[in-house]
Amino acid sequence: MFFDAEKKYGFVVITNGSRGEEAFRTAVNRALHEHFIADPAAEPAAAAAPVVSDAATRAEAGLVDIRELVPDISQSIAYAGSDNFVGAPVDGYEAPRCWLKRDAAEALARVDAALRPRQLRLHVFDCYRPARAVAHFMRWVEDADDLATKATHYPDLDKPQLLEGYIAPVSGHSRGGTVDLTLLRCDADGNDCEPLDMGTGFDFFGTRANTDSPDASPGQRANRQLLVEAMKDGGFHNHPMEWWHYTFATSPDSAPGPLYDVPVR
Ligand SMILES: C[C@@H](N)C(=O)N[C@H](C)C(=O)O
Ligand SMILES: [Zn+2]
Repeated sequence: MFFDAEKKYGFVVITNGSRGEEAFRTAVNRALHEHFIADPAAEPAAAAAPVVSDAATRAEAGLVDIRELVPDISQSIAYAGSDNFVGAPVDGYEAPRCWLKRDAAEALARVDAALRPRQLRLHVFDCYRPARAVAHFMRWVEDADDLATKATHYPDLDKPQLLEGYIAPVSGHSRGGTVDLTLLRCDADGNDCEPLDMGTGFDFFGTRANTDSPDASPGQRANRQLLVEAMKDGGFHNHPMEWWHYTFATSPDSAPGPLYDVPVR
């Protein structure tokens, strides 16, 4: 459901909750959101209706577990547990794993390898996100009574505002080429790693999370830029509203692939 209070219109898409109808609902919400609410200039390539693949397994979707490439990558997959903005395990996350399309996974492995000699490492929060997880996010946004995580995750915004760039009704994560992550600094042996201070926690939705936020301290901005540069060298570009969100792109005009709805297990 979306409602634009200023322009005084809204719309609701009701489904029976089945996978097919939820995917349709996600696509309709995306199209309506982009047409009526989002700034079309912000995401010009997103006008076409997204396609949900009928792949039923990780292999069919061409997704690989990052731990096949980097067995000791640091990760805490937030949506597989309850410590996230929904406050509960999210649909489609049956195990805390990071799956990505092979090209993105290989690029991420190269970024992590390039950081290690500098006593830095990546720490991953989310990778491929099943379409049903995004549908869960949308139901959570629409539930105006559930404010359990507001103080921690969106103290300065109302839930509908989260759809204005902080939570996507159709997410690049569902295409398998997007990752949420931060940086760790480790000792000379690669142990005792600590997260760098980025100024907010993961999934803090508000302007302080914007990568170039003037409210971040010089040290926090420098840490964010360290991540931007490391990821850029690997072919990933940052979403300017969230310092942790990166999408892999081989070329700026490459066609986006389909969405996937294979559960992470
Ligand atoms: C929800 C947050 N972690 C995120 O990934 N936001 C972007 C905009 C998305 O949902 O794709
Ligand atoms: Zn993200």
